[in-house]
Amino acid sequence: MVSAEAGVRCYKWDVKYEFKSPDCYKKLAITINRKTSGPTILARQGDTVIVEVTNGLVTENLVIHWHRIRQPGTYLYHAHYGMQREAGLYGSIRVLLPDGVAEPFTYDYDRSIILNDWYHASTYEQAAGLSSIPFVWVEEPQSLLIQGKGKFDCSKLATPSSDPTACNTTNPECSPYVMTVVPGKTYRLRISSVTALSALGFQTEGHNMTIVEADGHYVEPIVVQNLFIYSGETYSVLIKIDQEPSRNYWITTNIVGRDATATTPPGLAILNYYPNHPKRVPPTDPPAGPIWNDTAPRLAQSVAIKARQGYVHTPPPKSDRVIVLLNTQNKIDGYTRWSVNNVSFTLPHTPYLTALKENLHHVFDQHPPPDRLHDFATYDIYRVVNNTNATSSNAIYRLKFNSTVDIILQNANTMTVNNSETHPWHLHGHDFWVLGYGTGKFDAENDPKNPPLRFVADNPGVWAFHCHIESHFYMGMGVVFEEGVEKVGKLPSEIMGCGETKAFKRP
Ligand SMILES: O=C1O[C@H]([C@@H](O)CO)C(O)=C1O
Repeated sequence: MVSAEAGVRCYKWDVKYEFKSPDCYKKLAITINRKTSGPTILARQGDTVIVEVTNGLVTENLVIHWHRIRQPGTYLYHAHYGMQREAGLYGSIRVLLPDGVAEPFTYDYDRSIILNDWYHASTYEQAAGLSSIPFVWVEEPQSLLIQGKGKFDCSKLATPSSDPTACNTTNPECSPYVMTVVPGKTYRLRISSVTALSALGFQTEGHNMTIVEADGHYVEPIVVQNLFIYSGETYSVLIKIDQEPSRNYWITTNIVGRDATATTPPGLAILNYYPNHPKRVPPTDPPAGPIWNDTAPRLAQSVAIKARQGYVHTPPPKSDRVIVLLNTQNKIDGYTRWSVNNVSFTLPHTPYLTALKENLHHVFDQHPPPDRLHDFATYDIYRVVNNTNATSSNAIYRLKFNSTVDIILQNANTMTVNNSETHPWHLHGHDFWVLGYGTGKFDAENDPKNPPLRFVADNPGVWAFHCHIESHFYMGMGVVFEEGVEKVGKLPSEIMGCGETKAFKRP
């Protein structure tokens, strides 16, 4: 529901828990206006978007994060409180260009598809397992959702229910998503992923896809048969509806990076060639998708994506500070945690922004985490190292306002022998340049001029940088940056509700 008034778009959202069966299995999900995924926010560059949210979750707070929103393009919004995103609170944001400004490519129709993985256990059970001794891992998801729809095979239920609505494969709520297309036309598909855990491959059977946008930036067009997409990413691809028109085709998604072959069937949707019946099942088997442990094509896609000529924002030639972040899995007091530079992130009770503005120095750890581990140069990333000196902390990195910061992200072996994992890192509040990728150990001594990530600390505030895997952030895989907090205007009294900020709430 977008109001007619130019420049201001108003949405009213009622958020609550409801029983939903997006993959045929009934469970509590968080809905916006009775739906998961929620409504698409549609706006033009420069518009003001007002979302009036009514929190009907009864016993829970609610935080909505406007994921990477900076300029025209394709973005996401999702819950960012505990593990709420996983319960279904997410949707697309589509920012259109101002009138009279053209995109560097053309298409006839514009569609959004959100990909997700779906668990039958509640986020509470999962969070409790992750923070228990013994540790209970969330394991692989029960299904994959394309635009909020998946299909779980009810005969696989460990404990069958006598309730016929508990898992019902004929429930229309879990009939596959159908995208109807007109032969001869070109479609822009805005594909985003909000998965809790999974890295995905995405395919439109028999149709090449031309990647033209990544995370709100135009990229040099590249043609792929499969799009790799990690949690928190958005892409636009163009597809031409140019195949044999008397049938429908599969749209598929499958898990890569983790072995889910025995646990999670591919997500399926239907590319419906008009005027074939939308429910007509394609006559072919769905494409198998990439092999889960073949990492070379994943790295190749990342390396192939380049800013589009004419839209390149040149990075500052050098940085003021280099932060080398080593990501490890450890035990802290018997709990399984993830740590960055031996610090496992925890949130303080008092929000950082108010704590910093009101000079409440005692509400979080004032000793910043290290810019680099003193033994980084000799750290063996291929070994299971127990990191017995890792600690939990809510300390943050303070950045000089307007300074240029380089980040090296170094992955390492987990606590399992010969195992490392895929981590989609997400930076709040900034665009950044990816200046390098690589496998193996970063040689900080000999290659300091070639950092993987560069950004300018020019957005006053407090910003998280974290793994977008819901359980990994919960287990401590993140850091927080502060810059220019003194430039943030007076905070509204309405946001003073948590921890020690209550004292600042004006009547
Ligand atoms: O955080 C994680 O924990 C498990 C495993 O490492 C320990 O059970 C896993 O696969 C993760 O990604």
